[in-house]
Amino acid sequence: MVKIKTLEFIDEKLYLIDQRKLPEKVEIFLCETYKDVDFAIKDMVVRGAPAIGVSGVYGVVLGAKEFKHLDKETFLDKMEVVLNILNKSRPTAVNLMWGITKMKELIEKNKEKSTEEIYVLLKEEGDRIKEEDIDINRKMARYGNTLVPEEAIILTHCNAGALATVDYGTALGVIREAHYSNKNIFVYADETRPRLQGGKLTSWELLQEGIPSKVISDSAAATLIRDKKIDLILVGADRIATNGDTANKIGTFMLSVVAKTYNVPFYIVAPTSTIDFNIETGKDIVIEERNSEEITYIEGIRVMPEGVQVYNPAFDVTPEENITAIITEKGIIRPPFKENILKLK
Ligand SMILES: CSC[C@@H](O)[C@@H](O)C(=O)COP(=O)(O)O
Repeated sequence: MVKIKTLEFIDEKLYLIDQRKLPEKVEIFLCETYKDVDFAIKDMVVRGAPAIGVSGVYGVVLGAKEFKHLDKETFLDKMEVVLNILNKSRPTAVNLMWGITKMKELIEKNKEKSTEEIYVLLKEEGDRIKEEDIDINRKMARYGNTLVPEEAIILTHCNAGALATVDYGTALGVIREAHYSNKNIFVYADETRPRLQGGKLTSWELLQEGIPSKVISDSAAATLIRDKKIDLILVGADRIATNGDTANKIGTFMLSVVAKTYNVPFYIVAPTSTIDFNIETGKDIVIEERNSEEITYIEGIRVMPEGVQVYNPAFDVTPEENITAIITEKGIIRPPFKENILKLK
């Protein structure tokens, strides 16, 4: 079963698998301060919406550890800074803001208590959110598996696996569940340019567990879909608007267009913490733009001419009309999305 520990909080330290080094090396990145966590999220030591959310939460715990010896007023001021910094470490995955808001509310509710007591409460909340994430992934996997035929070829994009969560995964959680319930499945994993989360991370997870799979270049997906070689598509999400528009890794939108053209079911797998109830449509989702080196370099080697101009959005928005259903821990949400998503609030 799943052997990958994406993150662990032990002895007041956050241990992350360094996803920048995979699959060549399995190294641990140690976070002893909230600034380490801010760096780890920004630099994608840890990535994937739910994993970022839980790491951010533990970042707040580390902030409280650092400042709990201060007087209450200074502690609360410092925590405000910690919350703001972590909240901004990456902009698109709303799970981060969801987690930080939970910690902020907890501090607010308990601000009359001692700094030590607040620290303990934050730590307990962090542990609870971490455990809950595993439980949520298992629930989504079970719901999602009801949509997977006994024999199926599945296409996935980016990494929505154990590495993108605390354990098991969202889209890859459904794939695991189907595999372990003895369904005869085969997975195509888009390599996912420019950072290759599919080629490096999804393939690594699938190989470790012996789930039959092949990596394809992103541009091969359309041909497979047209040629009826794909039965369903499962992807994760970084932010879902209340009308169902969904931000996910760049390239997801393109897949959804092809899937719609050829009537292939296109499923989003995401916890309800990925729904942003404050926004109505995908137009309000902030899309992270990352540095040009992610495109112009491959493994430290420049592959494009010096001085080339680059546009590098890390996510795109799939319009709700291209989505067949959204699989959450509370059940499978189908159109009309707006009506059905609001019921989850
Ligand atoms: C469960 S993960 C869903 C998404 O977070 C995932 O598909 C994705 O887009 C991750 O992007 P990343 O930039 O690697 O953090």
